[in-house]
Amino acid sequence: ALYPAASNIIESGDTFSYLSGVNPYELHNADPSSTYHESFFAVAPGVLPEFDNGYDGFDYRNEYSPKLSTIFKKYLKRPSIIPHEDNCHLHDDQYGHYGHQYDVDIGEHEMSYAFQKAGLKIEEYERANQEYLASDPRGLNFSAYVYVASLHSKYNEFVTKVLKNKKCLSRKMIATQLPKVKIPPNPWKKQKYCEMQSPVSLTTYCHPDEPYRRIDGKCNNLMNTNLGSSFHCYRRLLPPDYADGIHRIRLGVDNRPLPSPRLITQLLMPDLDLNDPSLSALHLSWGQVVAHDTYRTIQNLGLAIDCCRLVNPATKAQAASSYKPSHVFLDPAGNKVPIPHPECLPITNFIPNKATEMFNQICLNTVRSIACNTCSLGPRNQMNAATQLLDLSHVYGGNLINNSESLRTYIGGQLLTDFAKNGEIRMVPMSGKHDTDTLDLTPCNPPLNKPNIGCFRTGDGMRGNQNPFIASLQTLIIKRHNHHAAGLHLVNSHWYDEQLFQEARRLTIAEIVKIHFDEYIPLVLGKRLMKYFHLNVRSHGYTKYNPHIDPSSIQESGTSAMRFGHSQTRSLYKVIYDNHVHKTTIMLKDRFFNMVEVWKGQITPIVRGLLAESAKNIDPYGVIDIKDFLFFNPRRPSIVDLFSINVNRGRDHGIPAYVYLLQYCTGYEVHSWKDLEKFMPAKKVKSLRKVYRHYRDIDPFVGGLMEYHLKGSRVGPTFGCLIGIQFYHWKYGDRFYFEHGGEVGSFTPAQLQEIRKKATLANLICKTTHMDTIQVSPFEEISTHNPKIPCASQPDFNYELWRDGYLHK
Ligand code: HEM
Repeated sequence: ALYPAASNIIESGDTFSYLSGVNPYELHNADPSSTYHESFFAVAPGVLPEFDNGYDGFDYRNEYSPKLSTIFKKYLKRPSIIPHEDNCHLHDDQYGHYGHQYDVDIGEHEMSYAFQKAGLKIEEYERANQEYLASDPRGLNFSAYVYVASLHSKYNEFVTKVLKNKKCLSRKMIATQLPKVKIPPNPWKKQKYCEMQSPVSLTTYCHPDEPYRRIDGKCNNLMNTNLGSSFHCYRRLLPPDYADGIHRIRLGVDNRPLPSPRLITQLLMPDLDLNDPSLSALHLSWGQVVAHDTYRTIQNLGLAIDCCRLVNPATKAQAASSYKPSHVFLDPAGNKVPIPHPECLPITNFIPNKATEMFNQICLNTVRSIACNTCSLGPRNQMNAATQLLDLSHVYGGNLINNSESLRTYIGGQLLTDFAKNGEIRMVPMSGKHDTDTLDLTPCNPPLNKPNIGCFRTGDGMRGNQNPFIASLQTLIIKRHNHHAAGLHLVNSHWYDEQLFQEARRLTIAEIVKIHFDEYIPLVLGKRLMKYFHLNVRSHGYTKYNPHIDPSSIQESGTSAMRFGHSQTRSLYKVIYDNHVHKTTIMLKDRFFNMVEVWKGQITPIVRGLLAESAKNIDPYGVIDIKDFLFFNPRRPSIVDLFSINVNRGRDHGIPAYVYLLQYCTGYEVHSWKDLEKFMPAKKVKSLRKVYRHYRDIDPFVGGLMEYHLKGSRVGPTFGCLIGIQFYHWKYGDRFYFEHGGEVGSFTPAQLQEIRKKATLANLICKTTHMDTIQVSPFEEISTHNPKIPCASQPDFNYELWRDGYLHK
């Protein structure tokens, strides 16, 4: 085949197909010592696979390229067999009694019948919500806006279900055809909520000359003004795999429930703390800066549902006396487990260990994510509360409704800060209604003996307090914003607060995004994938924005590949005080929503500790702090397991099994367990076989972490591809990405060169902490190639380049 030379398209953000040009047999002779000799992307040196439109800009709800359909036909053609709910079980490529292969034909009466029936169902569903709230009022503080939106989407799910039964629609029909069916006006079709699905904003006018990003991410793409904005649906690469084609979690190939997520992680992903000595722990914590900026999935009633209270011995007697709901969950062994809310997805059927025995738990709580209202029929999608762009929305407030104002001083463009007792700058403690995070009702977790040490007001609500490391990094970013605002004010004394705020925000976002692309992600993907996806920061010149690229966060990446950081997470962290001699060690499990060090202003000691220690390997292992003690709160002790939640979340969001993502990424179709040995060690395949009944059942988070790493990379082909695609879209689909030229918000050539030269992690840390020295590449271990340098040598930004007259060319 003739491939276009890389130089023709480099940095232009053109669309390309991800499916072609792969020779999987190159992998067969790979070095089995965990790294491939030959990257599967090695089509030919310096060239890229053929272009086509099979992948980019494609909307999974409306359009399927023939290439993609070869992947999903395997899972979508399976009949849905939900006992007592389906009137008809279609097989293979049947398309239903009435429907035409390409079109579903629904009469007016049938449609109005479906809406009427769904109306009754939604009343029942809403009653279930209210009953739950009456028995456990914690969820009453949940965001009314998101709650109502989720009811709207539930209504459309009910309509879909009625039509499915009435017309015997196959899963493929539901996924590919039903979303295109025009639905009549109905009480649930409110414009306000239809906005979530619509690519074009129905309410916001976008001014093309506005040089700054909006806080909510709207107006980034001037043709499709909602692309990338917060409180919108995620984007999918492949249609979802739900058991009923609508929202129920997928079943195994044999139509039986999949193995318990915790059994999988217990047997296949043991608690091994193997370090990657070449990476610092700062690299792992920085992963949360990326993740929290771009994904924020909300769970029903803000997680304030205890799905296990009718099952776990400790809560059972108490809960059962006050509340007897009729919902059940079919656990992996086929037992009916009583659940208190229809959106529960508890984890049961695992091997008891010390931790679960200690708290007498046979069930672990997991609540399903909020559905995104789609104002159309078809399968469920989920909502992203964060702006989907790399724009520091978790710092500036785009992840919460109307939160950003409460984070600013409105003087000199500054963000609000506070002082700790030791005089250090910290974030502002939470207080009052502005600080209430109505999307995540997880409580703050002060030390038992110091109940006054609270949590902080952040652009990400409670999540900014999830652990002291992410809270510290957010603090550094806030401090940096304030430096920039002050520096800009010096050269532009006539600028008012708003201009100073927006210019400082623009510069801070550019600086952090430069660090993401130049320092953080290359250490995950490696040189070849960085080049393949055109992710390298250029040494000079501009890159080009492509309005045909959708910058949205991608389901398949957010639920599996981008969670690689969970395997990097350590158990023990050092806090190293200013004399470098005095150190303490803290356990992650004791610091969830516990801000004691941050409260005391010990941000420099925390960062110093992150720099001095290594991250854990990216591998299929995890530490008990997140596998047994996630969000451990001594006031309400219970076991939460992040690895099994990751598995469950993939199923909750309808993510197809691992082999389909592998096929999407490499073009390689797995036909047997043996085939998997091309991508992962035979020992791993053997262990997978012990837990999964079929290779087409393997969950993406599990399969992806088991893959051999690609040469020069810290991830395998599937995660490498999903991460690469995601960053590619965040870069070329973002009109305000800092290197893009010719846009109203572009930096001048001189400003851009200044950012390229001075926006480094070392500089950021030196300017925002009290460190004396730092290694040149702070994400990597100290070595002769990565020596320590004095912070005093780090240059300041030359704000003169921002003096009025230089602005926006
Ligand atoms: C202290 C370390 C960390 C903890 C305690 C933690 C905890 C969590 C939790 C509780 C969730 C929500 C899980 C769910 O309900 O589905 C989550 C989601 C996620 N995490 Fe982590 N995480 C950590 C580090 C990281 C790192 C380093 C990365 C990336 C490199 C990462 C990437 C993600 C992503 C992409 C999501 C999905 C977010 C969403 O959909 O809202 N995490 N994490």
